[in-house]
Amino acid sequence: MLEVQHLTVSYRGVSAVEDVSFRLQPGQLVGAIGPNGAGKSTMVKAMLGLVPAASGVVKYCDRALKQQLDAVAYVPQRTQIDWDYPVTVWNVVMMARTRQTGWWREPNRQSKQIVATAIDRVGMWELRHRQIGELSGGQQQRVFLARSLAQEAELFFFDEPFVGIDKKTETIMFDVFSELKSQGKTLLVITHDLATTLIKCDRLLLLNRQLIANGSLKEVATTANIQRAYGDSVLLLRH
Ligand SMILES: Nc1ncnc2c1ncn2[C@@H]1O[C@H](COP(=O)(O)OP(=O)(O)OP(=O)(O)O)[C@@H](O)[C@H]1O
Repeated sequence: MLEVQHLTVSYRGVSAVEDVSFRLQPGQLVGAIGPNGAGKSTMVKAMLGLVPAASGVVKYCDRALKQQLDAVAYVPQRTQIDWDYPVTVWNVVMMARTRQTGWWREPNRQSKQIVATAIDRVGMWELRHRQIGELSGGQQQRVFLARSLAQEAELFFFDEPFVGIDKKTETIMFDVFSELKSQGKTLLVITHDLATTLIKCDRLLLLNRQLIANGSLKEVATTANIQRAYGDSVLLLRH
């Protein structure tokens, strides 16, 4: 189980994440939702130690998550990736095996097999020698999905994976999420694509700096919670 306790993160004295606590159970897909700037990305980065937390504890199986980052596959927002970097699909996915192989050694047969399976699973086998900059948004997202699979992690964090993707990618992505769930993996997906994601998530975290609600869709999507997170403007849309 992953446990976040009282996580607070500030940028130059202004808090982006305030006293957030929750638990993630294995075998569940959890959606982190909330308006732009709500602190969703910051929360995940702080959980991984990529930005410093002002306070709080993040534990996986009762040990600090930062001490066991090999257990986490993290796919950042597409805008944070340098798509001009000259690297092929195959090599991006192979990066997931660095821990097993080392930077300098030729990957072993097992790693090659795992990478091939992951690339094939996301429907990118034919394009495995392509440069990542030459792919569509959906294909790029699938490459990073494959990389997360090749890492053979226990926890999967995806930041806005549905932005700029096609229907085929969306289907593959949710199929893969289901498989990972049935293998007992823990999945946290940041999204503002409410329509598709809401129904497919087992639980939701509704954030706006603070954690406003945590539970099933029915528990989270109350008028009071939505108003607290998004303000009055979103209620107008409902009418
Ligand atoms: N590196 C940074 N330095 C200073 N402020 C930052 C930094 N990163 C994020 N912020 C600010 O922290 C707040 C939370 O941003 P964050 O990106 O975590 O929110 P988000 O919910 O992921 O939003 P979005 O969906 O727009 O990415 C915002 O006000 C943002 O401007």
